[in-house]
Amino acid sequence: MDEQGVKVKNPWHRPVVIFLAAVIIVGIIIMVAISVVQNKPLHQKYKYGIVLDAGSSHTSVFIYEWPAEKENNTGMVRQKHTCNVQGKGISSYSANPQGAGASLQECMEEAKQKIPAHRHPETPVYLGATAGMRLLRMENEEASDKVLDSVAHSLKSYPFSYQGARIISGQEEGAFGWITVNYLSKNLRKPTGTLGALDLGGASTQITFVPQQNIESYDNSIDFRLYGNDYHLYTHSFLCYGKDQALKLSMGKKLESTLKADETDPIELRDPCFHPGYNFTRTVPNVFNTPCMKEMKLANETFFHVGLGNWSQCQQSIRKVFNTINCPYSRCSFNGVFQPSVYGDFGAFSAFFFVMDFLNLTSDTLATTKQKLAAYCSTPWKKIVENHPNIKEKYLSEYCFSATYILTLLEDGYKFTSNNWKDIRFIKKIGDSDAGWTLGYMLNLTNMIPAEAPDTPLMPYGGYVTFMFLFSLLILVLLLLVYFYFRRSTRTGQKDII
Ligand SMILES: Nc1ccn([C@@H]2O[C@H](COP(=O)(O)OP(=O)(O)OP(=O)(O)O)[C@@H](O)[C@H]2O)c(=O)n1
Ligand SMILES: [Ca+2]
Repeated sequence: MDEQGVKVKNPWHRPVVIFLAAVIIVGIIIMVAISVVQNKPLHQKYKYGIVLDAGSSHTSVFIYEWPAEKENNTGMVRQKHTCNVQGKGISSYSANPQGAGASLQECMEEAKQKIPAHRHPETPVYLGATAGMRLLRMENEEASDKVLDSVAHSLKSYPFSYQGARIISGQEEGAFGWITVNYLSKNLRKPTGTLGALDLGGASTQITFVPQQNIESYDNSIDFRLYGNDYHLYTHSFLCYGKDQALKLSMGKKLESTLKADETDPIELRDPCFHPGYNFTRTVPNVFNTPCMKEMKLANETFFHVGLGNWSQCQQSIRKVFNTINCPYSRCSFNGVFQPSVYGDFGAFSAFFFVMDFLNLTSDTLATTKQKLAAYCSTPWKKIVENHPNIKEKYLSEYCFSATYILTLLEDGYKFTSNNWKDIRFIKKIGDSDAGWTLGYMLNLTNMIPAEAPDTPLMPYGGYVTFMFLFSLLILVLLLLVYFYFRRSTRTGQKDII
């Protein structure tokens, strides 16, 4: 047979085939480009939520944001913005309740700017008040109701979805702080351990963790089911043991004993928790104006507050505010409150962080921390002021007391030891969100943490679309190849017959 006769024309040289191949290649390029652009996170729609933390010393406004389609995934909500309300906490407005609502205006206006206008009507706003308002309610319920009415009235005047202003319980404050730190650390969907939460405010302090031992008191136990896991938490909030109230308790006790020993006028309160050379005149009612102490009637209205700068004596005086004698359970922290042994790692935030960070004590051993603190407390007041000219003297004067209080609370109160001191991480933020109860509170109220783990698809939506398209193209190309192959062999066969 003639060689020329069997020679078959290559089907790839035909214009139709070239055209088809080009169309397929262009199609693939377009598809890949579309799926890349489609999946760009920039194009995600965000939702927002606002929580006001009305603490005893001040109010902060937190704005959170999260991608609309990923509400129930862990770690998706982040803090977009915070605003510190000028002035003191809302409980300080008991004599002028209108002022409480008015104080929020600046930060709420800022929230209007930060959140896109079309999202305003669906953005929930919550206000939670903590220990300062708990104390005011104990002292004067009518005044605390008026303050809450005032802030509620103010918040309702904004275009957001008002969801309530209330005093949260100490248990909620502890539990939501724990949820926040574990949500932000992405611990909740992993089998790894969780992070305990230590919160020190101005008027109360909270400890929350998953214990190894049985919880003997009903009041201290909280159960959560989150993402299909059960958590059995120990939590306790000590009202009056925030750092400002603890200072009052401690000074009140010292004043009482000074008066018993010496009734001279004027009174001199010689205080080992303040620096040598510190000497300020204070008023007696300013120490006793709290429901945390029995009021003491003193003939004198003022006293001299004189610093001694002695760390170990300071710790002795602080120990007196913890009652460790009576414990109706197998073990207690203090004041007859049940507490299992601390277990696992802890995040210590708010004033635990502010104070320890200011003194550069966030990463030392317990022994070194004590040494450094002893040296700091004995530094003359004049030198301290010289070294920190930009810090308000009221705050500056209290760091020796505050740090000594923190060490005493953690060691004598909660029973941390030099062995597990390293398990305490002094933190302000995790990622770009503050550690605190507000995020956990919002996640709970918006049902953003489901009890059961949501069924997750095999691959993300964008990946699925891309995969399906490329796979379809592959099949198409294969079909074309098979078609041409058969056409070619049929022709060859025909030629063979000829
Ligand atoms: N940069 C800062 C901020 C606050 N503080 C002090 O830390 C204490 C606690 O602050 P915070 O945690 O904000 O307490 P509140 O939330 O106001 O109080 P509570 O939680 O008890 O209601 C207060 O004495 C405050 O003056 C501080 O020393 N340095
Ligand atoms: Ca607080």
